Amino acid sequence: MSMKSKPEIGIIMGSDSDYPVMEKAIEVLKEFHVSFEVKIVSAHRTPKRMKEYAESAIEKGIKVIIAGAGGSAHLPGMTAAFTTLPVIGVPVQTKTLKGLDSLLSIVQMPAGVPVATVAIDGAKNAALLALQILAINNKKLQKKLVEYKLKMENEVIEKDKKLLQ
Ligand SMILES: Nc1c(C(=O)O)ncn1[C@@H]1O[C@H](COP(=O)(O)O)[C@@H](O)[C@H]1O
Repeated sequence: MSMKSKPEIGIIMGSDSDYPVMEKAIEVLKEFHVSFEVKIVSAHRTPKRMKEYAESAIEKGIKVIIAGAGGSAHLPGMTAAFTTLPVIGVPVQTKTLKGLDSLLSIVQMPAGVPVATVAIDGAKNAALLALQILAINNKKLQKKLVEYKLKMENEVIEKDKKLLQ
């Protein structure tokens, strides 16, 4: 399984409560047979572990980090502060503020430390974006992404046909 080989994508999340959202990224990476690792890391609760993770990710062979967090979501930004790897932030929906808090925390990074922010609960797109970054130097993956888009297009055309029936 993809998780066993040397990970190319690192998925981190602030809490196990983020897992149902972040699972959508895992599903996509499995579908594409790209190796990844999953860890719970928190800028607030495990700051040393977060720094270690971010600083050692490149040496481990990780090429893109997907970081999901909710509420005061500092994890993606703080991870980006400690690495030059691209970091994709997933704002996780919250009960109190519906994830607007997470979104604004992740998206409003100061100039100099970018985080590519996807939609609230947009873990699926985070995985696809990570794959597109990897595909820059990977023709096989590029081909798979083209096939993915074609499949999506055909599904929409099928839905359109059904609607007209
Ligand atoms: N936003 C962060 C960070 C961080 O950014 O470092 N660490 C945990 N959390 C978030 O707190 C929420 C509630 O966590 P619990 O369910 O564990 O109380 C989660 O969405 C998590 O991502």
